[in-house]
Amino acid sequence: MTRSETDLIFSNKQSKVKDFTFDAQVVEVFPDMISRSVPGYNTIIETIAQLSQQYVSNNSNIYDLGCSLGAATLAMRKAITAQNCQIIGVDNSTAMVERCKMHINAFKGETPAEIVEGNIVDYPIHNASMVVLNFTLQFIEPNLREQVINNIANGLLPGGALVLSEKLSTDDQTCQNLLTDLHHNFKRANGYSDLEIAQKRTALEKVMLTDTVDTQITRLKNAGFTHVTPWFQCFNFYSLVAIK
Ligand SMILES: Nc1ncnc2c1ncn2[C@@H]1O[C@H](C[S@+](CC[C@H]([NH3+])C(=O)[O-])CC(=O)[O-])[C@@H](O)[C@H]1O
Ligand SMILES: O=C(O)C(=O)Cc1ccccc1
Repeated sequence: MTRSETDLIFSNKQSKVKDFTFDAQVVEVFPDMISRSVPGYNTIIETIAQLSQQYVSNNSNIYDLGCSLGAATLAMRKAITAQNCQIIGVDNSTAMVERCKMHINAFKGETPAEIVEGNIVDYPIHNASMVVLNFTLQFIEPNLREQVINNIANGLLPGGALVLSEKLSTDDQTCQNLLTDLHHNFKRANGYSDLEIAQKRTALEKVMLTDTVDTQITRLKNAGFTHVTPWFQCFNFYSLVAIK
């Protein structure tokens, strides 16, 4: 991803912290924000590329749902060796889509990539060999998550793969506090102040409702995925792969 501004969005004390949205202000700092906030983000992007090499089949579609600035799309486009494929990146933030298109057009690649402004809750998925939900499902209203996963399972070809990365929670309050503390230490080590950490937490409270690992695995199995396994965990950040 190209250079970006430093994330200072939550650095000044706000009298009332507004709910987090993916607006133009977030777009400006997004690469810096995500790499300083999500442990293992680069490893996850690299592994998505590796999985695309393995799972993408000739004459199929690849979907990057909640593509933001297209980091996963770009990484997959470089890695895919299958022929006659198309990547479709979908995001419902106008500001993200606009900037994402600029990023995608700045790099040439064999596999065509189309970036679309759309809602992943009702986006049609067809003839897919790979689908990526990299930290997107967590922003979908919980009662719509099953529909999103079922829609993906139905649109995937047999043997196709879904990569689902999420911040997750655990019902064990002691473990939950331990993982949250470790994540906050990670953010502090990356230069965020206690005020920034606290205000962002408040901004995310109503818009990012985390599931447990068990909920995710059960939802994937119920949707018809045959093989499901977490392949990455750092603190409360996970990535799972599910094969149809
Ligand atoms: N209903 C929706 N429909 C479409 N997009 C949505 C919806 N709700 C939220 N989004 C979009 O999902 C993205 C989540 S960020 C993904 C990072 C990326 N995957 C990456 O690999 O860099 C994760 C994060 O910032 O933690 C944002 O761009 C939202 O606009
Ligand atoms: O920053 C956090 O605390 C997070 O949980 C991750 C995140 C990263 C980027 C946008 C929204 C949430």
